[in-house]
Amino acid sequence: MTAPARFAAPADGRLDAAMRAAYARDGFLILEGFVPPADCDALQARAAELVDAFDPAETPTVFSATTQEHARDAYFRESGGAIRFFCEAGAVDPDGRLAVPKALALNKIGHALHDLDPVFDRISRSERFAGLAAALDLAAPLLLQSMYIFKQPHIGGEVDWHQDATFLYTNPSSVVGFWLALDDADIDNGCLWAIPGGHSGPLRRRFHYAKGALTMAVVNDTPWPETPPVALPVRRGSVIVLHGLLPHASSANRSARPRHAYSLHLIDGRAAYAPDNWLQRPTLPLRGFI
Ligand SMILES: O=C(O)CCC(=O)C(=O)O
Ligand SMILES: [Fe+2]
Repeated sequence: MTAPARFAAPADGRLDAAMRAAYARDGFLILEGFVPPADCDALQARAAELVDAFDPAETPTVFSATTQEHARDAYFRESGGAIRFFCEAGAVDPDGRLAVPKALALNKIGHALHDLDPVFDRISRSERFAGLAAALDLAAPLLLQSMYIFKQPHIGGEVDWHQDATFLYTNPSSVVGFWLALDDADIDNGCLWAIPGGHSGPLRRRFHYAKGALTMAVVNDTPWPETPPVALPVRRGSVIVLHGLLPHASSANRSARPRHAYSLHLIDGRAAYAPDNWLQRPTLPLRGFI
C-alpha cells in the first residue's frame, strides 16, 4: 500500500460502497472532516476544564501502554465507570510527584467520559456517530469506553502494537473504535499507524482478570503480518474507524506540538461481553446512542 485511502466524511455518517470496501479490505477507514471544528473546540475546552478541576495531590497514576503497570491500581481498575486521570511516566519525579504542570503531565482521561460528562455525552451521541455505527452493521451499538488522549509535546509516550479486542473482548468479537483527531496528527507528533488488512488475523492477546489479578495473556502466538505498517496522518476533525482486530500503534511525540485525540469504543449488544475483561462497570449501565 502506498498512501492509505481517505474519504471526505458523509454528513450523516452513512458510508458509500467505496468506503465500505476500503474498511473491509484495510480494517481502518479515514473520514476527513467528520466532526466540525465547533465540536472539536468543545471537547478540548471541556477537557481543559476537567484537568483544571483535577487534584494532582492524589497520587498520580502513571499509564504505560508498554509496561501495563497501572493494572495494579484500583484507581485504574475502577476507571471503566468513572472519569479518571492518568499521567505520563516522563511527568513524574522519582519521589512520585509531578515534575511538570498537570496540564502537560497527563497521558489520558478515561474511561466513561461519554456517560458522565454532558459535553462528551452530547458529541459522542451525535447523529453522525450513530449513523456511522449503523453503517458499520452494529445492530445494537453500546458505547463502552471513551478516552481523551493527550500525547503531550516531548513526553507523550508510544502506544505499542495492539488490537482493541485485547482490551474489550466480546464473543464474537465486535469492538470498533472511533478515533477523532483533535489536533492535526502526523508522523512527528505521534499519529496512528496500522497494518492494512491485519484485522483478518486472529486475536493475539487478552488483558483480563485471572485469579483476581489483571494479566496480559497470549491467546494466539501468530506474529503480526509481514505487510508493512502505514502511517495514518490526519487533520483535526478527521475520524479513523478501527476494526477491533486491526493491529495499530502510535509513536512517542518527540515534537513541540500536542496531539490530542478522543477515542470512543463501541461493542455490539448482541455479542457476549466477557466477565473477565479489565473494563467492568458494575454500577453504570451500558447505553447506546439514546
Ligand atoms: O491515540 C493513540 O495513540 C492510540 C489510541 C488507540 O490505540 C485507540 O484509540 O484504540
Ligand atoms: Fe487501540
